[in-house]
Amino acid sequence: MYASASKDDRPAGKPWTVPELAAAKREGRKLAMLTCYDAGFARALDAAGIDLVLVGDSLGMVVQGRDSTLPVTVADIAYHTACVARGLSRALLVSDLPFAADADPVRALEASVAFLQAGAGMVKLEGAGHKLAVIRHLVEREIPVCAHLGLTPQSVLRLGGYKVQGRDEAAAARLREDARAVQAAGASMLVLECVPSGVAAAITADLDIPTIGIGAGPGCDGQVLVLHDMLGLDSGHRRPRFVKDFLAEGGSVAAAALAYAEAVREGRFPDAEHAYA
Ligand SMILES: Nc1nc(=O)c2c([nH]1)NC[C@@H]1CN(c3ccc(C(=O)N[C@@H](CCC(=O)O)C(=O)O)cc3)CN21
Ligand SMILES: CC(C)C(=O)C(=O)O
Ligand SMILES: [Mg+2]
Repeated sequence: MYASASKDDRPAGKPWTVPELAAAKREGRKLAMLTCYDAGFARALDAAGIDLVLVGDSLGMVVQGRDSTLPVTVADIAYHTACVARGLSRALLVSDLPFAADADPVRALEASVAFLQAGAGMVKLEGAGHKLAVIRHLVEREIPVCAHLGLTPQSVLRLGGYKVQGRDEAAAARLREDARAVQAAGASMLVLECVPSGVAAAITADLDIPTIGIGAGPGCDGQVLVLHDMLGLDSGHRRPRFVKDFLAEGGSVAAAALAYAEAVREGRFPDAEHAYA
C-alpha cells in the first residue's frame, strides 16, 4: 500500500459511499474525479485522494486508439473495471455503460450487474428521454446510477461532432428539464459535459444530487477529466478547451493527481480559460 498523500482527514482505506456524495454537496466539499483504466494508475489516484474514479468508455479512444467511443463493449468495460478495482481502497468506482448497452432496461441491468460484480459502486449512462426508464429500472434493483448530460459522446453521429451543448436559451431550458428528470428517476450523481458555465451552475443549484463537470465551469459540485488529458498526453485529436496538463506542474503522476484534487477542492480548476462562456 502507498501511504496516503491525501490532505483531507478521511482515513486511508475508508471507501466513499453513495449517500456521502449528496452529503458532500450539502457541505460544499468539491469532488475530484478522474478516469482510470488499470490497477497501477488506480493505486496512484487513490493514494492522491481522488474521490471518484471512472472507467470511462473514453478508453475506446485513449487506450484502444479508436476514433469514437462507439466500438467499446461491455466486456471491455468489465475487464478494465476489474483491473481498476484491484487498485482502489478509498475512491468510489464508477463504470460507463457503453454504447447501446443501455438501449433497453434488460441489457442495461445485465451489464450493470457485471460491472458491480467486477468492483464498481455505480454505473453511468448518457442521456434522458427513454433512458429515464432505464435509470428507474436500475435504481429499483439497487444499482446506483450516475447520469450524463450535455455533450454525450455516444451521440456523436447525431450531433455531428463534439460541440458545446445548451448554448441557446431553448437548449439550456431542455437541459435543465432533463437534469431534473434524471434526479427524479433516481440518479445519484450527474456528469455535465461541455455546457456553458452559467447553465451548469443553474442546474447545480436546481439539484440535490452532485453535478460533476467536464467543460462545464467552476459552478459544478465536482470535476472530472480523462486521465491521459490531465497527464498531458497528445490524444491525436484536437485538444478540448477544458483540458489542463497537471503533470507539467506536478512533475510526477502522484503529484499531478494531488495537484488536480487540490485545485478542484479549492475551486481553482477550472478557471475561465478552461470553461465555455
Ligand atoms: N482524450 C479524451 N478526452 C475527452 O475529454 C474525451 C475523449 N477523449 N473522448 C470522448 C469525448 C470527446 N470529448 C470532446 C472532444 C472534443 C471537444 C472539443 O474540441 N470541443 C470544442 C468545442 C467547440 C464548440 O462547440 O465551441 C473546444 O474548442 O473545446 C470536446 C469534447 C470529450 N471526451
Ligand atoms: C469524460 C467522462 C465523463 C466519460 O464519460 C468518459 O471518460 O468516458
Ligand atoms: Mg463516457
